[in-house]
Amino acid sequence: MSQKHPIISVTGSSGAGTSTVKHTFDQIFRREGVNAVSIEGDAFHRFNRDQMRAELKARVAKGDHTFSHFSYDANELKQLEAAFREYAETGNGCTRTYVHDEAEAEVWGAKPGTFTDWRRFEDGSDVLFYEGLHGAVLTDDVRIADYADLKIGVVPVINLEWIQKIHRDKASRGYTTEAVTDVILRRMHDYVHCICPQFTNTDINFQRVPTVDTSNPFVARWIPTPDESMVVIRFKDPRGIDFSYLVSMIHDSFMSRANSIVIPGNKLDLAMQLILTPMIQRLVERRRRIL
Ligand SMILES: Nc1ncnc2c1ncn2[C@@H]1O[C@H](COP(=O)(O)OP(=O)(O)OP(=O)(O)O)[C@@H](O)[C@H]1O
Ligand SMILES: O=C(CO)[C@H](O)[C@H](O)COP(=O)(O)O
Repeated sequence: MSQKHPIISVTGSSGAGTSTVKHTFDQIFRREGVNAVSIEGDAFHRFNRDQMRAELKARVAKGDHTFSHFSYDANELKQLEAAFREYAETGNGCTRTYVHDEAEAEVWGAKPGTFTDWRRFEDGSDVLFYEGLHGAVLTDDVRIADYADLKIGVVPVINLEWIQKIHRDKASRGYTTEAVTDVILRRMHDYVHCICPQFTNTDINFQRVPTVDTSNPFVARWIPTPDESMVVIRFKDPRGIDFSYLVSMIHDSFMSRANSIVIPGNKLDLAMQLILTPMIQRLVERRRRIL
């Protein structure tokens, strides 16, 4: 936690929609005049694509069938923790980019499946924004969640998450349904052990729930649209949340528990703006007062 250099962390599994949620944050940052520096969880993978394949082969040969990008030890989590800590203390730190495909390769000048060099953040930012798989990890060794001032979980129900991943990986990363299905299966152990526990450490979770049949996600022809879904928004600490304001502003929303509201899927952007803008304003105002 840092009053001077706050950190916002958006955590979700692969395909959950964290990159999509980043667009909403970018809109809020632009509108509120907040200078945010962004980092991606993929930058902290331990291995590039070829090394990861070799590591997987070696682990399988030794009888370990659970190793995946979700595993703590497939990522430089100490380095991610250090980046959060350095930012909290100094307002700067280091990141790099994992290049997924040809389009990103053009932008970054590195081959798909490799990393760029490490680089320093730009000076003078108001907040650090993280988006990725491990932004709310808390273990005996790694205390990433402790450094983040606002932690958001993006976590569609699992069939929907798989549909989103399969469609995105096929459409923009060139994988087949079978290849993505293998990845989903291999990652399941650490989905349970490394990803799910983080959603008890987050301040707010956004859980998209489809209202159409997704019972066989592997043959779904398209991703359920915002109109074909609801979103459950759960606050870890509901004190200070003005639920009656939210329910009156978001048409057709309702409270399902004392700390949760349910909104139509097509109101997600509005709900995020209403909920997150004052929280971001508070972080930035506190920082500016101190400076
Ligand atoms: N609220 C939503 N409504 C409809 N489609 C969505 C929504 N959120 C995400 N998607 C779709 O799901 C797919 C995956 O989303 P996105 O790329 O944001 O995931 P991600 O969590 O960033 O994945 P990764 O970490 O693997 O990059 C995309 O095709 C995106 O358009
Ligand atoms: O989205 C991911 C994790 O969030 C990717 O699976 C990961 O970045 C590695 O991708 P690839 O195996 O395609 O190089």
